[in-house]
Amino acid sequence: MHEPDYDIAGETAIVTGASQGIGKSIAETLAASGANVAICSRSIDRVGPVAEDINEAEDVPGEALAVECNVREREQVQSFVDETVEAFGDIDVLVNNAGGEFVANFEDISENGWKTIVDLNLHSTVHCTQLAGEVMREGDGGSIVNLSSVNGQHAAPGESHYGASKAAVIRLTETLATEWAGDGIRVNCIAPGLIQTPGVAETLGIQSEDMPSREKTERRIGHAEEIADAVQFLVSPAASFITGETLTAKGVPRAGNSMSQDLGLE
Ligand SMILES: CCCCCCCCCCC/C=C/C(=O)SCCNC(=O)CCNC(=O)[C@H](O)C(C)(C)COP(=O)(O)OP(=O)(O)OC[C@H]1O[C@@H](n2cnc3c(N)ncnc32)[C@H](O)[C@@H]1OP(=O)(O)O
Ligand SMILES: NC(=O)C1=CN([C@@H]2O[C@H](COP(=O)(O)OP(=O)(O)OC[C@H]3O[C@@H](n4cnc5c(N)ncnc54)[C@H](OP(=O)(O)O)[C@@H]3O)[C@@H](O)[C@H]2O)C=CC1
Repeated sequence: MHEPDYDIAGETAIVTGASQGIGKSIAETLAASGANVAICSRSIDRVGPVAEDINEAEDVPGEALAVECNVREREQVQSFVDETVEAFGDIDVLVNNAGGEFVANFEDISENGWKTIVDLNLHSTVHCTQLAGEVMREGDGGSIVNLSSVNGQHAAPGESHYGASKAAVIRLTETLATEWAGDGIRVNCIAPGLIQTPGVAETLGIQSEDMPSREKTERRIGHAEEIADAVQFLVSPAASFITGETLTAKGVPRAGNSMSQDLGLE
């Protein structure tokens, strides 16, 4: 009888932007599956405790290494990659999670504002993928997962810069899947809908103290763990024939209405 293989024990995974939110949950999930995780954020004071918690948890087999790294800075990404290889010997998985936005109409976005968001979401993914990808290509290959967004798939007001950067991440994913298939590297993407995270609370002002349970599949805000579970699947042997794809994780939309109305945001 065939059983799906979700095992990534002993592999090394880089997760960017893991001091909170979706990235933190991805790091915890992969470590719980036995992967060694190298995690970063712009502040070691913020990402360090996430690694400490993973390393101190008796039921988590994976080890964690925390590194201060601004993924917008290519030299810092190179140091992060080097430290990861030094600590764990190789890189098998890369999750390009760090990202963000502010909501503003196109005419109100300055040149620097536009560049800031494209840098954060697209160019950081390029830096990490080229530099970690070099190690993966010289090694045994591996798996890359990029965090896009439903805003990279569909238009929404106030999201021109963010939507353009996340749409580019999807096309980059598709292209790299074709270029690096021969190196044994799968490249996939996840497009989350609205997920409750500290970043969303800050950016969109949404606080959900009473989060609906995961059993509820009708319209609701998602949990960070639901994105982490999708990442775990995509990087596992169970997804060995899946590359160049974007997995949308947004629950069940209500037809013919805007997402914001569905979510009670307007
Ligand atoms: C129809 C509606 C649909 C709703 C439902 C949608 C469904 C799901 C979609 C969910 C979307 C969520 C996406 C997320 O990614 S949320 C979680 C991510 N976390 C964050 O976004 C963190 C919060 N943001 C920030 O920390 C910062 O804003 C950011 C990192 C993005 C930039 O910080 P940084 O310090 O690097 O930059 P500066 O503050 O120095 O600013 C740089 C330039 O940008 C201009 N700027 C900044 N904010 C604004 C603004 N609100 N409006 C206009 N311009 C802004 C700033 O002025 C600087 O430019 P100038 O130098 O020219 O002044
Ligand atoms: N939450 C949502 O509804 C959705 C999120 N997404 C995407 O998912 C990803 C994670 O989002 P979410 O968890 O909500 O975000 P949060 O804002 O909650 O967390 C962002 C994380 O990224 C880190 N980070 C931000 N900028 C940098 C940087 N330049 N270098 C390194 N680390 C950085 C932050 O750490 P620190 O501040 O310590 O540097 C933090 O750990 C993003 O790419 C986002 O666009 C997509 C669709 C929906």
